[in-house]
Amino acid sequence: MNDFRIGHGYDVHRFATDAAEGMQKLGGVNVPVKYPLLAHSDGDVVLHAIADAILGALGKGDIGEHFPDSDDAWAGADSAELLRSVWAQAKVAGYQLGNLDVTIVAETPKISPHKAAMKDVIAHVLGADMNRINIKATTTERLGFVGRKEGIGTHAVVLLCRAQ
Ligand SMILES: Nc1ccn([C@@H]2O[C@H](COP(=O)(O)O)[C@@H](O)[C@H]2O)c(=O)n1
Ligand SMILES: C[C@@]1(CO)OP(=O)(O)OP(=O)(O)OC[C@H]1O
Repeated sequence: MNDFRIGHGYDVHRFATDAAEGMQKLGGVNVPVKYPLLAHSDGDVVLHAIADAILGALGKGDIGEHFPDSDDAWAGADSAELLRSVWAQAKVAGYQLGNLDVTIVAETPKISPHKAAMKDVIAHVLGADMNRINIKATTTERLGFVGRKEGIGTHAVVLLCRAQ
């Protein structure tokens, strides 16, 4: 008999429109952007949503509880390290990744050229096969805050399983 746990994560970060063009970590990958994302950490909205989905599946709250943005320890933090720390909790509890499905909601930047690299990083952090991870991207057809290029959102759904 297997024990299955499902979790959903959602995160949004706004573009720092007063900052210079440069690189933004998304899904653990450096992606060229017109504006970086405003955040306490490196602002990797994709990895934050994944971490929240895993915490949801484990019934362990959200990343803000584990890595408060009032704590200088997480200022400029590498979100891959935050995800690694969250995943360690899943491993200790005996869970493996069933599958992970991610939807990045962004008018810009174009995500498709970076999907394979993102999957590679995420699979590595989660110690999982790449075929258990899917990354999608969509615009909002110029509607809403994403459509106005004010920020990026990401949804993540995860299934964890362990033998009982
Ligand atoms: N930031 C994005 C947004 C979308 N894509 C890719 O384009 C396809 C079409 O997007 P729609 O919003 O018109 O559905 C989408 O399926 C993605 O493959 C992207 O790479 N980056
Ligand atoms: C990642 C953390 C780290 O302090 O801060 P931010 O990078 O601001 O990201 P957010 O998703 O707003 O909050 C979660 C925090 O844990």
